[in-house]
Amino acid sequence: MKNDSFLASLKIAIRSLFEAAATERNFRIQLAIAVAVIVAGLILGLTTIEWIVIAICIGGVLSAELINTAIESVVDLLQPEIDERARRAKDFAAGSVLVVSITAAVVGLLVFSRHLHEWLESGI
Ligand SMILES: Nc1ncnc2c1ncn2[C@@H]1O[C@H](COP(=O)(O)OP(=O)(O)OP(=O)(O)O)[C@@H](O)[C@H]1O
Repeated sequence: MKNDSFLASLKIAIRSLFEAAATERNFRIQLAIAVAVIVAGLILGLTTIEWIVIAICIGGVLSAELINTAIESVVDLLQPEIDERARRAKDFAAGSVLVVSITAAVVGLLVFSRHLHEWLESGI
């Protein structure tokens, strides 16, 4: 089952995003948050550097969630029975999503707090 073209590989990767959105609740929640952040960024007028930082955060969270889902699938395939190593693999994968999500939340807070403050000030 080897793909010999770059386009075929790209198609599979894109299809996986739709599959994750259809089947993975956490991925859907993260996508919804990403859309909300992008809309808020457009409304508040982020600078280029702020968009770069926000894009890295969004990409990092979504990517970590996909890797977490992939690890869960591999663990379920290789070790469907209760096993300490399986638990560690799943828990550490979930932990990595948490780390990048907290980082993204802190970055988002720092980026948006200034804009929100300015926006509220200008409305008074
Ligand atoms: N084979 C196993 N052996 C031991 N513990 C397991 C095993 N499978 C799952 N667990 C424990 O149950 C937790 C939840 O596993 P599960 O596969 O249900 O992930 P999940 O809740 O669907 O994750 P997510 O919400 O990210 O999709 C794991 O983090 C782990 O602590």
